[in-house]
Amino acid sequence: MSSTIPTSAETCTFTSSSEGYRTMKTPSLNKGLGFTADERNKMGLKGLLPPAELTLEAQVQVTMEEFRRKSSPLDKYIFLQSLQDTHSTLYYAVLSGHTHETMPFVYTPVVGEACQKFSQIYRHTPQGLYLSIDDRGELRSILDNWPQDDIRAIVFTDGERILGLGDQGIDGMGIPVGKLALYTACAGVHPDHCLPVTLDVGTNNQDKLDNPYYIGRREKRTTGAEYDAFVGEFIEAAVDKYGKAVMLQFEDFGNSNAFRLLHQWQDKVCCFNDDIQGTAAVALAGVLASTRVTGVPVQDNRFLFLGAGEAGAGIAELIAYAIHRETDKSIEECRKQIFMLDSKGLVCKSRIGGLQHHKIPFAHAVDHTVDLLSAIKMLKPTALLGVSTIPKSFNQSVVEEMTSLNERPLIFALSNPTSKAECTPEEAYTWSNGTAIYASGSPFEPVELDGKIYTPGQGNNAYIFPGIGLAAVASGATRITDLDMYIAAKALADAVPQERLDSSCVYPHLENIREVSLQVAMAVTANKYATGQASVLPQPVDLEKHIRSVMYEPTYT
Ligand SMILES: O=C([O-])CC(=O)C(=O)O
Ligand SMILES: [Mg+2]
Repeated sequence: MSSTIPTSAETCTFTSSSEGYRTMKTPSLNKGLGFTADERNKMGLKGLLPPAELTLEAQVQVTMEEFRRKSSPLDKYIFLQSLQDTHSTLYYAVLSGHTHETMPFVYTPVVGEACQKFSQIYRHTPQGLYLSIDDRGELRSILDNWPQDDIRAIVFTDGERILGLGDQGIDGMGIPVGKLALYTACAGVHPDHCLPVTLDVGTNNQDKLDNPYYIGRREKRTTGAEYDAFVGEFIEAAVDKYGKAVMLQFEDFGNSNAFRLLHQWQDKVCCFNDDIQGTAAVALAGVLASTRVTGVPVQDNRFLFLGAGEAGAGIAELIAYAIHRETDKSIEECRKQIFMLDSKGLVCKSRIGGLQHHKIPFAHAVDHTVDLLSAIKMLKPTALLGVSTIPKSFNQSVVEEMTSLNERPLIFALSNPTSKAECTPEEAYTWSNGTAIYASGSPFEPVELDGKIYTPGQGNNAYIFPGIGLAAVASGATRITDLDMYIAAKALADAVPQERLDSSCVYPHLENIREVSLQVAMAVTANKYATGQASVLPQPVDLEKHIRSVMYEPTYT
């Protein structure tokens, strides 16, 4: 009898009648209990399923009940990831139908914790491509290992600056996976067109290097020309395989690489940096929408940033661009009402010799001070924007000073994840006697103060990048420009309903994000055609109809 025991290799093979089994093991084809009796008969599924049949709606309901039963945030994250790995239609139906409730567990803040522990919770299934710098010269052929050939949107990171949590090395993969899930859930970009990528050039995070379970390359980061050549090889391989309209989103690169790579590639391929440009568009949208509450147009504001990294410089430049569009002033002139404070104090003329390139345009002729409160007293800003990753830096005196200077101060505490926010909404509303117009990068619950409900806006780039991705796919965009970001910001600001503004919130509700993304995508798509940067030709007569027709709906068809 022992001679009939199969070898381990033989146990791996499928029989000719295992088609149904393979269908159920393919996440995008699996319907679980959603397979009808007819399908079960025709597809060889009988016996592989218990007899019950559930509609997709019922599956969403039971999944949400299970999701709510999980008590730890990381368990909720793992639960949703398991669903994506096994039954992706249901996963996207859950995300699209319950965006407000599930998004924090796919994206910020919990994706931050997931990246910190990514090696321990590794999912044993391909979620995207891991490209190592040791694979140089082979990147183009490795792309062929991914099962989908029609890729239109790539989010890629080198893991060096994951949210405000610093270097996570290859464990940063959680970010491209989470961002692309939102491309689909928030804007209907088809999941088969999306590819998450992590470039593994090593890590300088000693805890990772010392962790026996770390799944990445166990070396310090490669830098300099070798690094640039590797990133360049990847971008060129992607364009070669997927065509010139493949959209590449830079995500969570370190400061120095982020600016350099963006400048190097933005005029050559269809790309943008979400942390510089996406964050800029969402922050500008909040400022534009605030005009409907304060009556103060963008050009009549004075802006002070705490933090002068990617987000700070990106937002500041886009605000200057918006003021330039609204007035006759030159960009240089517009920058004069925008100030930044970094780890060495106020960015100003006397520091110009030692400043990084992206800060120099904002080094104005003002006195140097190291302290935020004295900078506020001196500069009298109307808007305070936190992009510093220093929690609690907007303290009581800071918010009170902003309140004494302004009837409705803008307080945007944008650092991610939640633990890095410069202040909470409760603090901002309490210390400003309810006058602050507050936004954060990560989600917070509404606050009740003296019987009134205040709704903090989530000033997160999730309102922008999915719509940009949808526009890129719908038009076959060959470039993404600053003008696109300005147009996207205006579309987002216009999409904020009055009742949100009435509760001091300058962003739309997340439950409506698909419609908001559609508005953003329509505005950007129109610009792609107007500027000759569309490759889906001829231009569709009815843009809205065209865009809706490419939007993925999670259904069993
Ligand atoms: O992921 C987010 O929530 C926003 C973002 O890009 C970042 O903080 O790096
Ligand atoms: Mg980011």
